[in-house]
Amino acid sequence: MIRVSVVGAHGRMGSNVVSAVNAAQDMELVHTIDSGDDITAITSGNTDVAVEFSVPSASLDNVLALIRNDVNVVVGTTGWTEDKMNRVREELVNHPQLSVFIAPNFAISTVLAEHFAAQAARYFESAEIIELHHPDKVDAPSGTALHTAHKISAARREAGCAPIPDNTQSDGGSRGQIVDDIHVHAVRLRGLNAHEEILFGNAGEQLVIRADSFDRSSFMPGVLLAVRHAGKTPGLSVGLDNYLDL
Ligand SMILES: NC(=O)C1=CN([C@@H]2O[C@H](COP(=O)(O)OP(=O)(O)OC[C@H]3O[C@@H](n4cnc5c(N)ncnc54)[C@H](O)[C@@H]3O)[C@@H](O)[C@H]2O)C=CC1
Ligand SMILES: O=C(O)C1=N[C@H](C(=O)O)C[C@H](O)C1
Repeated sequence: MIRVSVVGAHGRMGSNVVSAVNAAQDMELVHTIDSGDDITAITSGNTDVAVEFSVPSASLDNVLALIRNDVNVVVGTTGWTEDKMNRVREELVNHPQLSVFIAPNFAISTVLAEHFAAQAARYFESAEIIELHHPDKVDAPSGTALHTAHKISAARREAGCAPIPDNTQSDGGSRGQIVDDIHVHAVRLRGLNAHEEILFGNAGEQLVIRADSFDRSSFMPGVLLAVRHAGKTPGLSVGLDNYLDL
């Protein structure tokens, strides 16, 4: 049995993870921790893997505390910068057997959309991203959109693509945030859950790649897959595509 603890367990994602772990035949739920609880209760003595879905401002400290207690971590929380990931790498130097896995998105539809977008990126002059979420989300743009923008840009750089054409002369904010040269637009609308559209354009043609997570259950197979992989590849890794044979 894989012994699993959940951090952020009372949240929208955390509570779904608690149910998914309880329903998994090969997993045992140990601790459920939320804001104000003592995360150091999660130790290698009681937990093999901690799943962390909290808030961007708390996630790094939670992950560092879990590493110090020799616990593998699967992270779904957003807000990860290169600086924060470097702090994790530094901490892992003293725990070389541990894995920390961060996924900007655990839904297969979105992971595939991003993969296809990276493949398509070099064939188009223009690329923009629209992400659409529920209005209770605290961060914009979404972690997924940031990750997708970097992937598209990396693919375009590698292929030697020309800069994306844009003759905008005045912009009151309506052109979105520029992330690694890609314009990213964020919509917040009651009724939505988590959605992403990646738009590519050439003269006379358009490709739209769209992924829709209508329900948080869509993230659970990816979370459980990551839990089952925890500890097998020591160090920090990012992205569920690591575990899919794409
Ligand atoms: N990677 C993925 O596939 C997905 C990632 N997310 C991300 O997961 C994160 C959580 O999303 P939701 O569950 O919708 O948010 P939420 O607001 O419903 O839940 C967050 C939970 O974390 C708790 N929390 C706050 N500070 C904490 C701390 N210091 N230690 C432990 N728990 C703490 C809160 O009390 C709350 O229960 C967000 O960053 C979101 O963007 C959301 C959906 C899918
Ligand atoms: O807050 C959410 O809901 C989601 N957050 C993640 C993100 O910011 O990319 C993943 C998914 O889009 C849902």
